[in-house]
Amino acid sequence: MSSVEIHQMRDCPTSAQMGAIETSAMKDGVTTGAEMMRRAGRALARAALEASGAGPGDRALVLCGPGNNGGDGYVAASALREAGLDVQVSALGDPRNLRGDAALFVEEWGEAIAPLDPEALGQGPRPALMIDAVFGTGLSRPVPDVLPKAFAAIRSAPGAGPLTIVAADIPSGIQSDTGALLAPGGAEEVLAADLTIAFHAAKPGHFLEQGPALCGTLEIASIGLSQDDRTPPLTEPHEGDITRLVAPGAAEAAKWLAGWARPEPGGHKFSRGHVLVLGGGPGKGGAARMAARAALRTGAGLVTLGVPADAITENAARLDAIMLSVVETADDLGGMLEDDRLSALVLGPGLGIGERTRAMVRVSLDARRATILDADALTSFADHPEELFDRLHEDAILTPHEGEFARLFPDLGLKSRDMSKIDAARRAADRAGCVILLKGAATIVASPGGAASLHPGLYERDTRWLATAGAGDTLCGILAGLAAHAPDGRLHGAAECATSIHAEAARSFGPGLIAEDIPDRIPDLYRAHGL
Ligand SMILES: NC(=O)C1=CN([C@@H]2O[C@H](COP(=O)(O)OP(=O)(O)OC[C@H]3O[C@@H](n4cnc5c(N)ncnc54)[C@H](OP(=O)(O)O)[C@@H]3O)[C@@H](O)[C@H]2O)[C@@H](O)CC1
Ligand SMILES: [K+]
Repeated sequence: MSSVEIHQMRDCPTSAQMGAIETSAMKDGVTTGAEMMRRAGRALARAALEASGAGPGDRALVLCGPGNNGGDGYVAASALREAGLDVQVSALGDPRNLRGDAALFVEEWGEAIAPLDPEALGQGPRPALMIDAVFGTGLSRPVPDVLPKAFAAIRSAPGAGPLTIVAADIPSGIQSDTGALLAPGGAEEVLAADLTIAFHAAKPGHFLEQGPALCGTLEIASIGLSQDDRTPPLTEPHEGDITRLVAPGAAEAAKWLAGWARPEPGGHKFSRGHVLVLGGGPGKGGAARMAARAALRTGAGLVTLGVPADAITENAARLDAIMLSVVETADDLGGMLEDDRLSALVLGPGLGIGERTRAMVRVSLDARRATILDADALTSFADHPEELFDRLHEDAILTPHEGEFARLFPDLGLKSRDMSKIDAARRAADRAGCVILLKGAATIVASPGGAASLHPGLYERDTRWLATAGAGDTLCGILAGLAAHAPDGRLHGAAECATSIHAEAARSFGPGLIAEDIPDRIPDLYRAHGL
């Protein structure tokens, strides 16, 4: 079995869920608030020393806020002092107003605490490291102007050597549930950290919207309540409203992948499923061909491309193992679907926008196969999304990018939503009555009823090379290849697995990736996972 692992599920808690996890751990006597804060602050100090290379005699600045995030900062300040650094603390708000555990650590710090004054901070000398412990999961409104001003002043203060900024839990200004930056315009650059130490678990805001741009490197520190030390997970897989973080790294990875992709012993090609990809007219076939190739590579036993008669010659010249059929109209498609061995359908890549596509989508959905709707199949319903929603069912899945998503769900699109991308996908899944795979650097899979998972194509799983024409078409194909033999009602899991395969295939290619490369990386990936 490979040491490279493809799939892991962990909770990605909202700020309310994080509060509940902490409260329940304290109630059960697993830990105390002070113990968690001590661990958090010490982890911060350790990481900051390592990242900055600072040592005894170097200057450190700790910015502390008015809540428990500030409490972490006071612990870190004491720990840095213990390590021999010359530490200065600057606070937003009056530290005498701090209550509970944070107040305890203010007392333990016991030295001067300066107010957060940009002018004074700008006089330097610039520190070697700075800890941002102003706001964490409790940020509830835009940060006061003084905060970005103080960051800007510190950055440009006179001093030798570089400044390393380490954020406690999440960079101050990033809303931890949504990733939105709640700060005046232009604050993005000054508030960015070099390293973020998230406590207990990564939060949605580390992956969404402006979050990734401000976090720098992301590391997770245990504070004594995690699954791997003392408490069991508080949630069941796919419980409503819990977001699961699906990322490479877990030991069950190969087993999980094998469950979806490995052929049954003694099986035949039909037992591995038959995928039908519908394509458009002449000169428009590339997207559907890439989806078809990805489906075959992923593990469908047979793949057929259905195209209008005038596109047959072009496609025949390009295809061998993939079969070709004339599908001119929705009636032709209905005829093909009388063969109930056709187990998964892909409609969208290169299909064309308009009535032909709408009619094909209707026939496909009425046939109740695993049906993947993407690209043109979604955009064809932009004017009347209800017509699509009325027909969708639990064996269908929509795979929009943000633009297509906004066309179908205008009130939930990036520009108009007042909730996280995760909640927007959940809301959309409820409205549509099927699984939604909302693509992006962080891809969300959401099911009706609240189950949601987030696949982070960020940080150590960076998938930036996937932002290339046709990559989405190959994701549809991979999903079809899995869905073709997925047990009923398992499309959420198939979508998670497809997203992981797609991302890992792309990552294994790396720089210069084009969409055609993706399907052909899958065999190596499978082999590496012991399939
Ligand atoms: N036991 C635990 O819970 C542990 C928690 N831990 C740490 O605590 C963090 C969560 O702590 P938290 O809940 O106290 O929230 P935090 O982010 O410090 O901010 C809240 C304060 O800021 C204020 N405020 C908010 N927005 C504002 C604005 N725009 N402008 C001005 N003020 C604003 C807000 O005021 P209010 O909204 O109540 O008026 C309140 O005073 C978490 O991220 C982790 O680092 C760890 O130590 C492990 C143990
Ligand atoms: K912070």
